[in-house]
Amino acid sequence: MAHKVFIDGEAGTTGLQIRDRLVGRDDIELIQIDPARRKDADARRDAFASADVAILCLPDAAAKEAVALAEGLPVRFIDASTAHRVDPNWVFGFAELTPNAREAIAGAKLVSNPGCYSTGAISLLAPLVRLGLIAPGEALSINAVSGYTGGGKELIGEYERGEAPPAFVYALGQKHKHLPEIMKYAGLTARPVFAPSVGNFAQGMAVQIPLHLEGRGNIGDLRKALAEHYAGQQFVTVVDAPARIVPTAVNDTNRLEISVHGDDAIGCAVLVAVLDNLGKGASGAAVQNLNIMLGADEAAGL
Ligand SMILES: NC(=O)C1=CN([C@@H]2O[C@H](COP(=O)(O)OP(=O)(O)OC[C@H]3O[C@@H](n4cnc5c(N)ncnc54)[C@H](OP(=O)(O)O)[C@@H]3O)[C@@H](O)[C@H]2O)C=CC1
Ligand SMILES: CC(=O)N[C@@H](CCC(=O)OP(=O)(O)O)C(=O)O
Repeated sequence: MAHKVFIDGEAGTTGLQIRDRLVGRDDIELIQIDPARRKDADARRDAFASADVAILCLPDAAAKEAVALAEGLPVRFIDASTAHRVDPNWVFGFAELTPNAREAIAGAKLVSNPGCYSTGAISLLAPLVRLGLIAPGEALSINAVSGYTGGGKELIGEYERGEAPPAFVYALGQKHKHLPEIMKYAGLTARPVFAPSVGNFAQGMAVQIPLHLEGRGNIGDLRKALAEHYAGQQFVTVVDAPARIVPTAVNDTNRLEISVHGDDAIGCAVLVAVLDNLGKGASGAAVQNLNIMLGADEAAGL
């Protein structure tokens, strides 16, 4: 029998992309509500009551409200918003992060989907912190560039109407919503300095972490540590360092590509992760988590 899945926020940027990845699958039946009632609490509660899994593609407040509406129902949740990512009652849905992550996701009722920048930053930091190549209290910085779909419907509208600048740097006040989850799942005790930016392209993302090599070996050691951590993973791979980092390089896939750059003699390195903010950074990861929760082929629809 097909699993019943309800995408709450189906008409939004993330919701639409999840829907595209699920339509046509014969193991999944999508539950839909009348678009005119998409914010109606009764209609949404009925949908939660019929669903095996609900995927929340909503602003944080609406995601919290959705969980409250479904109180007492057996429905399982995948939340694409930031609302529950550091909540200890929720399993962080990053399958490649630890050896037992898949088992935890498979058995969970509540799964939070990592943020897009967080996916890139955590993928680079967590294995190296665990191996002691980066100290938890180290002063780190994270630089990133995202396509404008990361800003949801509002920012997309600005770009599509030609009202937005070719690129901008933002959130330099150091309160970006991804910092708590980056710290928690990378295992950091010191808050990194984060400088994200947006460019005039729809999808794609590059996350960069500059490091001094002193005390942690050479570029090859860092690359080897990351390659060993992600050995055998289908969606997260360590690749040879390209001369140019192209944020759109893995668009429309669920892949995340890691590369390690720098120079041993100079003593400086840059760790880089490239992903599609709407792929492994959102909708692709949500579908991967759904597949794991349902016991389906992890790559189905991806
Ligand atoms: N875009 C991205 O790259 C990523 C986004 N996310 C997260 O996913 C979530 C959705 O983001 P995104 O798709 O970009 O946002 P969008 O603004 O594109 O879409 C949000 C959708 O939710 C609907 N909605 C808003 N409030 C309610 C409500 N109370 N009940 C039901 N539906 C509601 C909106 O409807 P309406 O338009 O009518 O208001 C809209 O269709 C956010 O939490 C975001 O942080 C996560 C990772 C990456
Ligand atoms: C370009 C842009 O605005 N990006 C968003 C992050 C993308 C997103 O929606 O983040 P979540 O994964 O946490 O939902 C931001 O910086 O707030």
